[in-house]
Amino acid sequence: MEVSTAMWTAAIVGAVVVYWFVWVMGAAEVKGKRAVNLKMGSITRDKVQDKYKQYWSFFRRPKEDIAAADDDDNVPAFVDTFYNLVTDIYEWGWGQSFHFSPSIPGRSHRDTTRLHEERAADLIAARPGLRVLDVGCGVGGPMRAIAAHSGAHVVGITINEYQVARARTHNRKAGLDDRCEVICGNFLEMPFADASFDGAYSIEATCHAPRLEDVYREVFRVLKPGALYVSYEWVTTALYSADDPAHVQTIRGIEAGDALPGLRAQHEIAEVARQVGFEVVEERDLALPPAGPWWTRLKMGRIAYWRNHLLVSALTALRVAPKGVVEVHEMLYETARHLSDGGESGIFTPMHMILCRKPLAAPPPSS
Ligand SMILES: C=C(CC[C@@H](C)[C@H]1CC[C@H]2C3=CC[C@H]4[C@H](C)[C@@H](O)CC[C@]4(C)[C@H]3CC[C@]12C)C(C)C
Ligand SMILES: C[S@@+](CC[C@H](N)C(=O)[O-])C[C@H]1O[C@@H](n2cnc3c(N)ncnc32)[C@H](O)[C@@H]1O
Repeated sequence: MEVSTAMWTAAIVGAVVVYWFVWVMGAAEVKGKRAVNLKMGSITRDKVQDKYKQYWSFFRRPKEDIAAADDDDNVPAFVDTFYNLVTDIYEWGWGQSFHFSPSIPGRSHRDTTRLHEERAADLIAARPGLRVLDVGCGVGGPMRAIAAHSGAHVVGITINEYQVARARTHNRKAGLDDRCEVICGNFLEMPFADASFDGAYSIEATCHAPRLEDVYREVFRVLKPGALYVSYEWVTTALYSADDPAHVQTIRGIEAGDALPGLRAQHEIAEVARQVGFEVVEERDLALPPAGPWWTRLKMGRIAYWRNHLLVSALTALRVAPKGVVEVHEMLYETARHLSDGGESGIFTPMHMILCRKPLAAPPPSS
């Protein structure tokens, strides 16, 4: 073969490999985000690395230190920074629903995600004509599934401006923007009138609140008497022991890599719901058998993580992705390891379900 032919062949094969690696293998889990489009929310390119460092020095501290430094009030701002850093990576590597779901043999991740969301809608009896609140809505994967499944009108709230824009774009593309609304705001002080919703749900979002009672009290306030609220909570289970260094390391790893000011114990959730005035209708860990393990999706992705790491490194070197993306991606990789350790050992669940009702004649909540 002539040298020029060999060079052309090598160039064409190289181009095909790069195309396959970046655009085919690196394609978004649910179409919409590709590695070449990774932005870091509303953070400008030159600030990504600094913002990541600020985030990390805030959340790598245990909850006692966050509280002792009187930093609880700063949590929402750092949670906002976190979602600027991770939203595109989540969409690219996971899809538009930022939560876990029990695995079901023979069903795809997309199916099990949707079923987990529809279960929330069914539990609060969402139906056409009702106005339902999504507390911590992300880019709106659950909101669209729930509006489509139940026919209800869904209003989502998220602290992160970039997620609002993503969610609105997705809603429009899905043809659901007449039934799905997205508001930027803090769920600890919601910009909604008292008794203005017929139902509410939160999926893996209230764990970001420094005090759970603050968000539950707000949900209670905006619900009409008799309305239902369901939440999927991230908690430590009864198997967790604070005296076991391996347990502590796993839970600290989950908190630091997921912008959590401190995980709560499973048994505390109902207590908080009652404290703000709710009746607890049902409480159950949806991860327990017969549910299939939620963490297998994380474990099965080892090759994908390696591919993604190479991709973000290459894109950063080529200056397509901003500096700092590799560090954020590494942090998520570590977090995934802690999450699957937590799931496998049974000391942690991301789907402790609590279903509450606001009583028809509400007694004054205790403060
Ligand atoms: C509820 C929350 C988020 C839960 C999950 C949606 C995310 C938790 C950890 C995330 C990920 C970890 C590894 C990433 C991987 C290294 C990358 O290549 C592709 C994306 C990941 C799989 C990413 C996806 C989302 C998570 C599973 C918290 C924040 C309360
Ligand atoms: C892990 S995501 C889950 C999103 C969505 N429920 C889903 O399952 O796709 C957590 C969400 O909670 C939101 N959040 C966290 N703290 C918040 C706060 N104080 N006020 C409003 N939203 C908040 C984040 O912005 C993010 O949208």
